[in-house]
Amino acid sequence: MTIQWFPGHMAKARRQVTEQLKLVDIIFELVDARLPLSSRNPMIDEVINQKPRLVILNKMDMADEIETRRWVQYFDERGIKAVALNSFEGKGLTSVTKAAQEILKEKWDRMKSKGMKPRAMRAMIVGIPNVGKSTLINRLAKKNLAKTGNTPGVTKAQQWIKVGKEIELLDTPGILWPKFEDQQIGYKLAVTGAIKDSITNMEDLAVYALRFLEERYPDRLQERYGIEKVDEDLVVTFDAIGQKRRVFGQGGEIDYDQVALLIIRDLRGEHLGRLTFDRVEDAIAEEARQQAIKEEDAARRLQNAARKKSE
Ligand SMILES: Nc1nc2c(ncn2[C@@H]2O[C@H](COP(=O)(O)OP(=O)(O)OP(=O)(O)O)[C@@H](O)[C@H]2O)c(=O)[nH]1
Repeated sequence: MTIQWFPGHMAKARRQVTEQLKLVDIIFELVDARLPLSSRNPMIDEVINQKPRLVILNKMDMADEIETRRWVQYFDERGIKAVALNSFEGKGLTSVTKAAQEILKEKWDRMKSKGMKPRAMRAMIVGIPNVGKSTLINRLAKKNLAKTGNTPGVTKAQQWIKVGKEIELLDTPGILWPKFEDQQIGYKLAVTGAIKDSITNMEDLAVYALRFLEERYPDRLQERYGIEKVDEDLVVTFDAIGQKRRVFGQGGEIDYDQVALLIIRDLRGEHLGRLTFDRVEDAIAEEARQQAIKEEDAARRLQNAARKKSE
């Protein structure tokens, strides 16, 4: 399912997630391990509003392993626990339960010390479309869908899935919108299939993919397409790839639309290997930029206040 996000849809999605949040102790924030920042909802911190959370980097089988380890560390250093997962094959599921227990340990210990009976932790999955929410729910569910009927507070009957003895998971995930802020993020989301192909120009996307590969994984370009670099004249590059992969139209000439499609399919189908599009370095640089803006702003306000006082 791909949703066209208009302001009304965003507001509704946010309202729904906010309602569901009241029912749970912890959020499982699902992101794509290939784009751990670009696949996060831009307002996630405000939406979950201090609720304990575990970031799950899903589709780790498609992401660069070294980069995934660095991303887990990145979140960790910011006080956010993160684990990597392959929901498709069910790899890493126990790390989810373990991490959730660790996150809620203090709260549970406090409850125990007050003589309260231990109960299962209640969790829900939140994420942008196509990040693997249903796949993970199905994996965790196995045969454990618990028909518990109505839960006070919501009109729709919520079902809880038992995950071991410790966790009950809401069977419906919270769907939030992706970031649309800049073109680069748009390309990253499109190239991994998180936004509709019909709203993207495939040739542009293929060129983005080639330039990305040239910068970050040049060996893959060489291996798959026999090219060292992307030529300034893109026709030269498309011709070379078309020749190498034998993408000919009816008249025997290279079919550029098909070359573009081939590149995107290769990338999504992992014929270009495991790739990570978001870089930890870029996230750190962005944080520094935001911090500098804040500081400049604060300094300006201080100057203004001082000027007003002296007037
Ligand atoms: N390779 C790989 N594919 C995955 C993984 N998890 C999910 N997928 C695939 O990603 C696609 C989207 O998965 P869904 O579970 O439908 O995603 P969703 O977040 O529920 O999507 P929406 O219903 O659009 O919100 C499917 O083709 C899944 O098979 C994973 O860990 N690895």
